[in-house]
Amino acid sequence: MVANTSLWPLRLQVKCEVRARIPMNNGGEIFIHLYSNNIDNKEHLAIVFGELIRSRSLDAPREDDTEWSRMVRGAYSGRLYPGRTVSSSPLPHSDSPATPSSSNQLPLDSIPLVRIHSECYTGETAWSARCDCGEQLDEAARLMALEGAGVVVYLRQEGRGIGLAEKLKAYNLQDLGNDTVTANLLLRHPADARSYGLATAILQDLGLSTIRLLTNNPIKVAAVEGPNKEVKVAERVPMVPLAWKGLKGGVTGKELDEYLKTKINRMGHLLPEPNH
Ligand SMILES: Nc1nc2c(ncn2[C@@H]2O[C@H](COP(=O)(O)OP(=O)(O)OP(=O)(O)O)[C@@H](O)[C@H]2O)c(=O)[nH]1
Repeated sequence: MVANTSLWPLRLQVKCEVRARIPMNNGGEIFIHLYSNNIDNKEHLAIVFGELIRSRSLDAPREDDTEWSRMVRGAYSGRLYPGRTVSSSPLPHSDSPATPSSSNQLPLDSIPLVRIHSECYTGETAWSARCDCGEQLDEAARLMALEGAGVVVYLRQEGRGIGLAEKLKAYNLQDLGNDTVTANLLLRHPADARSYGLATAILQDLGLSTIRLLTNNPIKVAAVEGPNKEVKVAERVPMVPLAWKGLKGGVTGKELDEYLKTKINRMGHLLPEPNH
């Protein structure tokens, strides 16, 4: 079974292929969901905090399902432990902590935090100080861990959708004196080539019809809601760079300040500039 959303003119289908529990250093846990879809061949992800947000397409019975295949793809309730044989209603086991069953849901009055994050190899893996992507991913995760619930939808839209190779060319054009928008345009790309229909479909698959969205980007808010308000953004939560809040541990530098100022001045981002 797949989650269908009719985001005209596209008919998006997403299916959660596999899910796994990932313990973290701080004692918390996240669940990585890997999605397939009928729009591109990329592996988009949902990083889910807490056990109460579940994928409908993952849990739905599939042709040729067995107890074993359900456990291997992550469609089980409770915890896996050596020797477990059934995917649902785990029998009490001395080594397995008591956990909620798959029938549990988020309380109605809790609106989960969501971050729609676009892939950024340079910021997340190579610790680039040209952007705040790595910091934003960390900060979103920190806030969701504090609340015990939330989702980072991790879209494989590197370089605002132009891909890593083109983004690296854009960086060279930036060093030649162009801002991040002009650099894209000089390469004959749009300033922002991303779309968010898959994010909307993933949120629907996770049963999230109302969210609080971590972003400064007004286009992202409107786009993720979908043409028929398939998802409602009840609140936009700003992502202010740590350095702009006078806090330590964030990205700093001339390149970052120019990148953020261009987002404010040319892309309409809702981010108050620092007073310094
Ligand atoms: N083309 C291009 N892409 C960049 C540049 N710097 C970062 N990116 C990409 O921009 C994307 C980051 O976007 P997001 O973190 O979703 O940020 P946003 O849409 O600008 O808005 P926020 O939600 O407020 O963070 C990632 O795909 C990065 O790879 C750049 O200079 N040029």
